[in-house]
Amino acid sequence: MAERAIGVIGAGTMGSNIAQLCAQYDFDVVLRDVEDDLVASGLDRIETGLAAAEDRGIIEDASAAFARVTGTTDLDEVVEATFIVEAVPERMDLKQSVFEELDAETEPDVVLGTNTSSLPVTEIAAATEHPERVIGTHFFNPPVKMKLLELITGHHTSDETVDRAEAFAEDVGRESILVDDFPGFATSRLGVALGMEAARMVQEGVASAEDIDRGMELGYNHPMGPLKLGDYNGWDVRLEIADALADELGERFRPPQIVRKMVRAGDLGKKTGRGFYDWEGGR
Ligand SMILES: NC(=O)c1ccc[n+]([C@@H]2O[C@H](COP(=O)([O-])OP(=O)(O)OC[C@H]3O[C@@H](n4cnc5c(N)ncnc54)[C@H](O)[C@@H]3O)[C@@H](O)[C@H]2O)c1
Repeated sequence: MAERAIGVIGAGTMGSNIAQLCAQYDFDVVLRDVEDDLVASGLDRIETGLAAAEDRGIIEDASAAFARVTGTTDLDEVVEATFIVEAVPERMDLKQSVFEELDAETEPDVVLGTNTSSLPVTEIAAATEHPERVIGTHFFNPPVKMKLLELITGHHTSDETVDRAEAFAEDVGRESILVDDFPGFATSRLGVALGMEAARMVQEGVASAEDIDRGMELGYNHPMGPLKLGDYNGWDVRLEIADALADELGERFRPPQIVRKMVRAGDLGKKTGRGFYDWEGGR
C-alpha cells in the first residue's frame, strides 16, 4: 500500500527534518508539536532547508514542497496520515503516552513509527491495543543527508508493518536495515562500543585522541574518528546509552572512568565547547 500522507509528531531537530525529507519526496506531511511557537520554528527550519535543497539542485521547487507541509498543534489533523513517525524527546513515559493517544485516535491500519534511538520498541508498543503496527523508524541526524533508516521490530510488529516501513524508506530515498529489538539496536550498540573503547585507550595512554581518530579515518576509512564523533554526539548522551547497555548486556559495555569524569565536568563535546577536542579554540 502506497502511503497517502505522513504524520510527524514533534517538530524539533529530528521531526522537522523528517518532515522536510518527506516533503522533498512529494509526500503531504502534517507536523505536530504541543505549542504554536514550536510548530512555527519547525516550519521555519523546513522552509530554510527546502530553499537550500533547491539552491543545491536537490529539488526543483522549494515553495511547492513547502506547500505540502502543514503544521499543527491539533492531533485530529495528523490522524488523516497513513504512516506516522513520532520524534518527541527520549523518555519512555512520554513516548508511551503519545502512542496511547495515537492508537486511540487513528485507524488500526495506520503504521506508527518511533524515532527512538535507544528505548525498547516493544515497551513503547505495549502502550497500544495494536502493537503489530508499531515499528522503530530510527533516522540519523540530519535525516535529509543521512542515508540510513534503521527499522526495529518490536515483539509484536507484523510482517505487513515491516513491508510498509521498508517501502516508506525507499519512497523517501533512504536505505533500510532490519534489526530486532535489542538494546542499542545495531547502530548505537556498535557505535557506543567503539567510542567507549577509544576513550579507554586515551585513559590508558595508548595514543592521543587525534592519533586514535586519524588511525580510524586513514586506516579504516571511517569518515570521522570515534572520539570526534562522540564530541559531536555529546558524551552525556553516549554515556547514558553505554550505562543502559551495560545494565542490559553486561560489563563489557561499562563505560570508562574518563568519560564519566568528562560528563561530570561538563566537557560534553562540541555543544559545551570542550570534549576530547577544544572546540572553542577551533582545534
Ligand atoms: N537529535 C539527534 O541527533 C537524534 C538522532 C536520532 C534519533 N533521535 C531521537 O529522536 C527523538 C527526538 O529527538 P530530537 O533531538 O528531535 O528532540 P527535540 O527535543 O529537538 O524535539 C522534540 C520535540 O517534541 C515535542 N513534543 C514533546 N511532546 C510532544 C507531544 N506530546 N506531541 C508532539 N510533540 C511533542 C517537543 O516540544 C519538541 O519540539 C528522540 O527519541 C531522540 O532520541 C535524535
